[in-house]
Amino acid sequence: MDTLSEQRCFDGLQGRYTHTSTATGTTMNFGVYQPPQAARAPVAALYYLAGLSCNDETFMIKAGAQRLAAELGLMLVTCDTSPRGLSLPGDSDHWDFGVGAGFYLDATRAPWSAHYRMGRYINDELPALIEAHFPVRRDRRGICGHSMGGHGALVTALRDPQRWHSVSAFAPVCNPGNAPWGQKAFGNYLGEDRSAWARWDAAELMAAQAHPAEFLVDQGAADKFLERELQPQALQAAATRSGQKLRLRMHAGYDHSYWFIQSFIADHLAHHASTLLA
Ligand SMILES: N[C@@H](CCC(=O)N[C@@H](CSC=O)C(=O)NCC(=O)O)C(=O)O
Repeated sequence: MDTLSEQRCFDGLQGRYTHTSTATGTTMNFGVYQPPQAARAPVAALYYLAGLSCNDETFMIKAGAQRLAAELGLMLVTCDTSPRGLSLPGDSDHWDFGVGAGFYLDATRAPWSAHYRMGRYINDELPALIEAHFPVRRDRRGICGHSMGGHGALVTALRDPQRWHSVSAFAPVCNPGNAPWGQKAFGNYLGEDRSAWARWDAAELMAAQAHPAEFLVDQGAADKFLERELQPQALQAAATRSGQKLRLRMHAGYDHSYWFIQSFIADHLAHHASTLLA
């Protein structure tokens, strides 16, 4: 692991780092905000997954989360949205597929299957790396994300509920098997077998099995992607079916941007703190 940058922030430390990932076979950058409390004892970590066309820096720069993370004593961890630098055929032709659009799953279809293994990267490799190099508790992990990354957070927690103790999402893609972004990604990364899609689809996973924690999901009612791509009603229906505790909040006038995330990030950090710091 190498350090790209480190800066003082709210008496803690904002860092950007790089390492070679065994999951993706590429260099991956990630961000860590260490709150001041981490200088004294291990703290709980909240992982954040960004959306399409973003990278490991987007949330750290735009969400305004560090001040409250410093108050609460939460470490923040961000990662990239896909492997980079591969030049696979078609990986940079569209902003919603390939580079910047890994969908946090493990691809099974060539050529993606050799590198687009973001599922195991997020669930296994990145936490192991963080826990080996930073003062962080191994028994308290939260996960949050936005849009494609909101979906990634829901799916990661639903697939491995013992590992992820608190969960939230901003404007997540809820049922990618029934939405254009998801169909494009799943068709290319996983092939045409819909039963394989269901193992990476938040609504399908939630309908089958509830996670023990209550999920917080915020959605802007003026989000241009709401009806076509995000479909929160599918998540609500899945929660009703399995008994998943779900606090789904619609916010009049808010769009899909980081202005929306910035407006509600405090609620999300408090939501995670209520479980991770209990
Ligand atoms: N380039 C696209 C817009 C891309 C976009 O809106 N990305 C979202 C995530 S979308 C779902 O995963 C995002 O978070 N962007 C970063 C930001 O700062 O807003 C287009 O042309 O529409």
